[in-house]
Amino acid sequence: MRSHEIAMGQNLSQNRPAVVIGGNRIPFARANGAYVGASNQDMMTAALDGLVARFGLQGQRIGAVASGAVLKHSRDFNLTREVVLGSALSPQTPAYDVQMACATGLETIGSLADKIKSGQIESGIGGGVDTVSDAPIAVSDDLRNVLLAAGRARSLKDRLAAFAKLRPRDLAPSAPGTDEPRTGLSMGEHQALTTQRWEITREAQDELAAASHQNLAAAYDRHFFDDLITPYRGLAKDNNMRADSTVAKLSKLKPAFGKSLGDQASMTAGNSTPLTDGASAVLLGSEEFAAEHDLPMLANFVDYELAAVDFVSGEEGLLMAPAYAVPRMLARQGLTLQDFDFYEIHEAFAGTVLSTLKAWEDPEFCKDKLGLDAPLGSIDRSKLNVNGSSLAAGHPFAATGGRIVATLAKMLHEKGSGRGLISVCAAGGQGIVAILEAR
Ligand SMILES: CC(=O)SCCNC(=O)CCNC(=O)[C@H](O)C(C)(C)COP(=O)(O)OP(=O)(O)OC[C@H]1O[C@@H](n2cnc3c(N)ncnc32)[C@H](O)[C@@H]1OP(=O)(O)O
Repeated sequence: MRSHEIAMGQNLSQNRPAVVIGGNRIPFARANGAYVGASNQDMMTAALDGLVARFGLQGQRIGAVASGAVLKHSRDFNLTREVVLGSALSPQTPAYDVQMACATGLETIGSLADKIKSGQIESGIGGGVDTVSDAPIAVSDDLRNVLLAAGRARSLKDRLAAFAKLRPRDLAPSAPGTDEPRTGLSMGEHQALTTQRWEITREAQDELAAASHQNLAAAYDRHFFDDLITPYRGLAKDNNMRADSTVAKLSKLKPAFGKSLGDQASMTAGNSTPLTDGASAVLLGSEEFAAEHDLPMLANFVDYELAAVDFVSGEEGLLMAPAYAVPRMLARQGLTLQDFDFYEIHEAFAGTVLSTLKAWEDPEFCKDKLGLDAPLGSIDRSKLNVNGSSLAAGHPFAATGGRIVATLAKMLHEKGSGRGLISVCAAGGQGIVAILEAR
């Protein structure tokens, strides 16, 4: 009998490996394009079912499935459970949502890895989804109060009295944006300040963006994504990708953020992630689960760490939390920043990646902010986002963590040795980082 359940008497405090078996995503699509009409549920189910089909898990009960969406309709109170019920997995598979903005996908995978390491579950699927094209539009507080009062009314007279309180301006809808609620600044505007603080040039940002497109296109050309992506709604590739992207072309774009900085404004539509729709899913398991199901073991999910910064007071940049999380994780693992064969640093904006790298090289920042005797130092840039990242692929907020883990696990498996570092910044001044090791 195949059992995904914990064996009787198994030691729950064990620290066995959590193995990345493989991942699947749908191609990422620029918002308000190819995936208009698809909901979070539709897209996440497509990513999950693609994964289930790839690894022959139809009808199987998985230990837990976790995902989430940053932009979520109120009807999707447990989106992931609805996705599981609509998928080919056994309906006896427990499922839950996580909400940590752009850190969501990696947090689901990290928390499932912990459950596997402790012996609580044998298998787990993590990931995430987002669609800007199907963003929830909320009604105003006043309209909501009227609707709630009308719903409670016991007579037609009371209902009409509730509606009589409505004023035309109450009918204005409220659409979600990328503004931080506590500062009113968009993530792009926040990053523009950080980009200026770290004196990141326009050229350096455009170089990173061009490399992201070229690396992603090269990865498609060598069929790297053939077993990582399931075509969806007529798309076979991320449609934000521009294989012909060059610094010269990018240098012509007008600033999109930091306009108050005048000549200093350097962030454009080309070196910022586009608003994107998409979904991803990653299968994790114990070694026993993988062996029992004859599944590949690509990489161990070694460790992960969270950090948060005080961006509200202006003490730190909104998207700088990974700069703090990485040294804590390195210290725990007895590693240095240079002990990695690959670096997967989420390209929220080119300026985010470059500010983070510069902070790690800066003696003052490393001493004063990170409490280190010496700077973390530089990384070998030829190991950074070698198969493209969010600037080219796009960034459907909660889906990015799954894209990165699946990509890095495959890269490590192809290499056959070594380890990779993941760094993902998130709204709310949070960040999540992780280490994967080849098997
Ligand atoms: C934790 C985190 O991850 S934080 C990040 C969260 N994400 C965000 O905040 C999203 C940020 N991005 C955005 O808000 C939007 O994409 C913006 C504001 C930057 C740009 O929006 P838009 O102006 O609608 O972008 P659009 O796609 O039209 O591009 C503008 C122009 O740049 C051009 N362009 C964009 N990318 C490229 C490129 N790589 N190469 C050449 N040209 C490009 C477009 O073709 C377009 O040109 P056109 O005006 O001649 O048609």
